[in-house]
Amino acid sequence: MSELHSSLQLPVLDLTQPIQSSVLSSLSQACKEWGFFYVTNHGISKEMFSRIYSLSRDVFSAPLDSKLKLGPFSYTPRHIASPYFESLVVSGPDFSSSAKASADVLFQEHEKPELRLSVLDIFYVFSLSLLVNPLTSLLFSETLQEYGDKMAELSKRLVEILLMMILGEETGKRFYQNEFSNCHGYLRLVNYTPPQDVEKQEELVEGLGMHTDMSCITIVYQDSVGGLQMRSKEGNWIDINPGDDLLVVNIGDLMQAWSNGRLRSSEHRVVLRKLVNRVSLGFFLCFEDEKVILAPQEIVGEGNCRRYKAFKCSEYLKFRQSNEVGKFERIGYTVKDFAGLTLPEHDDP
Ligand SMILES: O=C(O)CCC(=O)C(=O)O
Ligand SMILES: [Fe+2]
Repeated sequence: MSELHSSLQLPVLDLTQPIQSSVLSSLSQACKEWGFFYVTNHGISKEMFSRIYSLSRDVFSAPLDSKLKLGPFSYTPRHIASPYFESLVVSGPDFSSSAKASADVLFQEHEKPELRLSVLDIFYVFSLSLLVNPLTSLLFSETLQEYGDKMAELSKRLVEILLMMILGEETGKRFYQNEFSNCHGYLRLVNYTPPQDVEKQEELVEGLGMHTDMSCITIVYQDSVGGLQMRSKEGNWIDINPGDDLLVVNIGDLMQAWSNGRLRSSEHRVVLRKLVNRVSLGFFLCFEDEKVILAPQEIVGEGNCRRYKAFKCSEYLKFRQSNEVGKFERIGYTVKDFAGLTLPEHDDP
């Protein structure tokens, strides 16, 4: 595997512009080749991102004890995915109650009055905690609901565009209705803390190792620090740079299988090059658990080979999760290993 680093001009899908055929063709090329593109004018304000940024600081600065109380499905502590990665999952479609359940634990626990305080201090801290904590909790749950709703809407629009791109408008819409309308999404807020020792800082530090996403599509907001990289078919690491008002969209394993490999779910990772914390917020759009994923004949096309056998979505998630190493998604545990069919040699993409 080559470690060559380079940058790449990925297409930027502007949602305020009409989707012309030239746009669709560069999008189609990018999805086939890279599995990544950008979206702009997506309707999410800068103010919303800075609110999330500051709330995420509050969330992750809660004491470890409180964070661990959330349980492994919500909170992933450092040293699981990597020594520098911790994350909080907020599940949809009721993002606000999922966020509130976590925030109530995180924000209440660490501002309790200490025993050595005077009665007046206790009264002051207590009234402050009644006032401040529920407010932080409320702001967190409302912000994440608003963001989650926007992401759900945006992901729906993007899937419609992708289906239109590979199937044409009418067939694309029909498949969206029949196959994607029960999709659901969840959010993952990630805090990367770079290593403090100088020796480590001189090496290439992976904040999150190489993996593919188990989603249909993923929409990522990354702050200005950068460090997200995707792996090309040739094995080169390519920077996916942050940009003003840009969200990153990448194709996940479920969509790769459903599209018979026409949309690529590529390996990616996060490297930490700077001595500052990095925050990202991913939205993962997934099929419902019971969904049987099988590329429609319209996508496979006459005379072409089917690349994946039919599989139940939950079975694939179980396959990935039951594998300790594969959990945080090291390579060798992707949908190709799970459901890929052996193809004639010349037919491999
Ligand atoms: O932090 C990022 O920019 C991307 C994280 C990611 O790839 C993931 O959570 O699946
Ligand atoms: Fe990812």
